Amino acid sequence: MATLELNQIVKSFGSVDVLHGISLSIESGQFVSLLGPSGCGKTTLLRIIAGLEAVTRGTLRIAGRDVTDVAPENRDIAMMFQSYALLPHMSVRENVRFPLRMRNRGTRKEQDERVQATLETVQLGHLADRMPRQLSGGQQQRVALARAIVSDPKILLLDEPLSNLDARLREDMQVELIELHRRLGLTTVFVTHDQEEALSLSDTVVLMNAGRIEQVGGPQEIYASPRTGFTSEFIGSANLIPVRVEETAAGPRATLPWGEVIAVAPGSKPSHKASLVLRQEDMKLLPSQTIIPNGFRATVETRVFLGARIRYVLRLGDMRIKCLAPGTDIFGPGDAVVVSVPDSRAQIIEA
Ligand SMILES: Nc1ncnc2c1ncn2[C@@H]1O[C@H](COP(=O)(O)OP(=O)(O)OP(=O)(O)O)[C@@H](O)[C@H]1O
Repeated sequence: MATLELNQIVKSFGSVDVLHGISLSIESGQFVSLLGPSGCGKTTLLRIIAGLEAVTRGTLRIAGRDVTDVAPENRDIAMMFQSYALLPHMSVRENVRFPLRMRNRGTRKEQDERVQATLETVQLGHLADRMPRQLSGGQQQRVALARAIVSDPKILLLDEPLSNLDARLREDMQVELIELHRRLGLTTVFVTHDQEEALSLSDTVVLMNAGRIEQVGGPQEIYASPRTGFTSEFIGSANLIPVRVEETAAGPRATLPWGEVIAVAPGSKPSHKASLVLRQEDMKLLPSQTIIPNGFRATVETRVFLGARIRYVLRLGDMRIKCLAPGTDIFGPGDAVVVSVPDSRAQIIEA
């Protein structure tokens, strides 16, 4: 059953339209990411789901109930923000108890049991009597998470919850979030502008662009089958090359702007105005004399070491493309190379 249904949600701030008719259905138990560049409307959409922002038009249902005009506290949702704002004068236990007290949920004893069980869930059972200032950033984050889930909400809303953490802690928390979601099966909507985070955490990625949904799909699908140029550039930072596609006896072929012809993904439709999507990590650079089954020639313009990998900027005619290669493939500026591309990795989208 769909836990959350958004129907043609429009939001304007004064004369500025921020959301242009968002429709989306989220199944019970899913982990969904709202992903997109800064300013595309992710946080506004999350705040509308939470009831912190009114819609201009459209409707919103949670577990089948129309909640468009229902106050936040009566929506059966919990939200955790980027700044997780624990109450500094209350212990961990009292911070987590707070939502239960506000809603008068159960007796003191029942609240105690529920708080303790929730703290165990986020592996903080042993720190219940500490004050927030006595905790590390990651531990404070987990207290905030416990406070969000203690009242057993139907939907958990997370607004960039990991963006204040350093890289290492962030990775640890990502793993914890996945495990927590697996254990509790809580329907979760997660806002992020980080595509890797969205792809690694979610069952479904909702990619937004300027107040509209650009594409919805599983991480694999959205990565492997971008339907628009925006999706392919945003996810996996692909190169987009204008091409003409023709069907031949041997399968579809694309003519590149500098005249070379390569085999492209089976099923690609003939078109005079299409784009070839070449992901940086799908290309392989080889010495110029190598015979390859499919690909084209290029010249290395720039090389940037990134530790385990190297980013090359390649020149082809008057175009430049980027390529990510394992750190052992070493070419220098000015080197002629051949770029090998398996046809299955050469996706075509309508320009
Ligand atoms: N209260 C407001 N009044 C006027 N404009 C607003 C208001 N809140 C948001 N906006 C505008 O709405 C647009 C979407 O903002 P929103 O915060 O939803 O984007 P976002 O995708 O979450 O971006 P970020 O990743 O930077 O947080 C932005 O152009 C923003 O300036």
